[in-house]
Amino acid sequence: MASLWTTRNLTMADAPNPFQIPNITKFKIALCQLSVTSDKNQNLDRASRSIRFSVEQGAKLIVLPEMWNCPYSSDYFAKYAEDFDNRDASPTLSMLSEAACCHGITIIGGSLPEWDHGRLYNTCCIFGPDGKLKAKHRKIHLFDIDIPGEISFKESDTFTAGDQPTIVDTVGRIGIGICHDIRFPELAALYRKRGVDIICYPGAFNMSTGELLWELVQRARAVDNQLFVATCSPSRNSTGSYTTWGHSTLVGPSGEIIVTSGHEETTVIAEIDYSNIQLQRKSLPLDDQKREDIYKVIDVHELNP
Ligand SMILES: NC(=O)CCC(=O)C(=O)O
Repeated sequence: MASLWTTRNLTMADAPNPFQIPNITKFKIALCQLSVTSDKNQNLDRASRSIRFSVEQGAKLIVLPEMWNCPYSSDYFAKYAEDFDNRDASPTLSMLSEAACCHGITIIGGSLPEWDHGRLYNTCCIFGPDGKLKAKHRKIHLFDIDIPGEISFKESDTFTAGDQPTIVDTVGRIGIGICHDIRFPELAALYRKRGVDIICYPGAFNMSTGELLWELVQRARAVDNQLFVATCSPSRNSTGSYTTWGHSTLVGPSGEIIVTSGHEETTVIAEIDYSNIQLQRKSLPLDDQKREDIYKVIDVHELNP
């Protein structure tokens, strides 16, 4: 079947398409926590099987992990990268487009290394139920970390940072972030202001920060903004240079964990009910209680000119 993906970067104001599901409130989401190897074809097969399984379980929205077609390592990103504008050179996008179209579902395609005019990006592609590329999100906050004796990683050595938030309208209004993007509450607050129902963060937290922070930041983004947060990680593989934490999770609008996984390969299915967002906001109207008048950060020079 011919792929239906387009190359236009549709981020904020995508027009509704005929496949948009109107006023959907309840549906199933799947988080495909995939095992990632250095064999790209095998990674694609695994993802394809997990998507099919999710569809059989009734999922309408499917989330894949950060860097699922490629090991999470600076040595691999360029080798595994695909040029999204060249259909023949992008087997991963073709597979995602066909899967979305065949099954009539929305796929938040995790993230992949993307080549564009000599630059590499860590990019999430979102396909609608018609198989078209609705948007792509390039990771905005690159992950640079150096904890001596524990972990040292510098995404900015290989990737260029994206510079746009990404919202798509399919099964509700969805905001996208990639892994380290979750640490920045400003991005989630912006999505909240723009009416997002769920923020999906494909991610690959590590063993040093994962235990303490992975769940904490997901619940914080959800509870601060009274919306759903979904994360999807690769499963743990201790043989590579970077060991991922795993634990793909869905959090509800009051900060409650609806479902979570361990670190092994698995497909997590859960039901989302968007009416819980309104319930939560009605019983605790944080937006009305906000005091924007006193939050302005005042530069010390304004106080002491
Ligand atoms: N891939 C990433 O962005 C990892 C982010 C992470 O582990 C963190 O602590 O932040």
